[in-house]
Amino acid sequence: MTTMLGCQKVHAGYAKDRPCVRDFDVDLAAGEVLTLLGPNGAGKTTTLLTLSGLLPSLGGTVTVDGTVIKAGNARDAARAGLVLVPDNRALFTSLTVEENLRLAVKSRRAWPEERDSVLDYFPRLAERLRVAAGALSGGEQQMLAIGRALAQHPKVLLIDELSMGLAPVIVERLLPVIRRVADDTGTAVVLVEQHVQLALEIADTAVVLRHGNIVLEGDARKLAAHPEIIEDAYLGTGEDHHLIAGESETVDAAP
Ligand SMILES: Nc1ncnc2c1ncn2[C@@H]1O[C@H](COP(=O)(O)OP(=O)(O)OP(=O)(O)O)[C@@H](O)[C@H]1O
Repeated sequence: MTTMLGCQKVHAGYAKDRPCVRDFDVDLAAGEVLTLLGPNGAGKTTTLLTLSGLLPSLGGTVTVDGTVIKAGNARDAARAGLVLVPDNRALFTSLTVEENLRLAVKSRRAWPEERDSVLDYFPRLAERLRVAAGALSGGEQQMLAIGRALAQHPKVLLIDELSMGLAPVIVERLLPVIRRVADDTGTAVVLVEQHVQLALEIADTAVVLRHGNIVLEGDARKLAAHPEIIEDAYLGTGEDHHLIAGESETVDAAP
């Protein structure tokens, strides 16, 4: 099994001596979708920013397809194939859909093919190519943000709050596309999502962060069938569990 994203003992935060995420250990195989869950302030965004080199690392190692990323170096992370779709989508709002996509494609010759491949995932964008990104609906903007990321051929795609500001019905349409991308391309995906049940339906694995610690990890389908375990993990009530992927029983978490 190829480890596409490896995180070993990653510490993340905004002050050297006060990490707000500790010992983040996660391995993702090619084509694996992991949903990173947790209550507000748990450290999900901080983790994604750190993995993508946009925040200085406070410790630990991140690898993409076996290549160690220079800590806190966004350019190195991007070169290795790690692409972040931030929660604000970071589009060029005065540029058209086509221009936004064009900027993400490195080779001029490859452009038509790359554009068509993005439009295959998001046919709606084909009707909006000449519209300014700022004039798109929230759902269309998210399609464009993800499409732009796909045009960079990520080995690892980090998506922060795909559903931010979107109606659940739009989220229900977008999430299966993420699944399809992972299956088609082998891209490993880390998906931060507030719509827990919807995310668990398309993910392979799930991790719950609380106060910066992993308090639950396991098989997404099994966790989808046990919402009470997820609830406990969010609230810190009852025992923390680690639901081990591939096993049927839950076991108490390591301290
Ligand atoms: N720029 C910042 N400077 C200092 N502390 C920050 C900064 N951004 C976030 N934090 C703190 O880091 C911790 C983790 O925040 P983070 O945004 O990563 O959580 P989250 O799980 O993504 O939350 P949410 O679901 O609300 O987006 C919180 O205590 C937060 O207050």
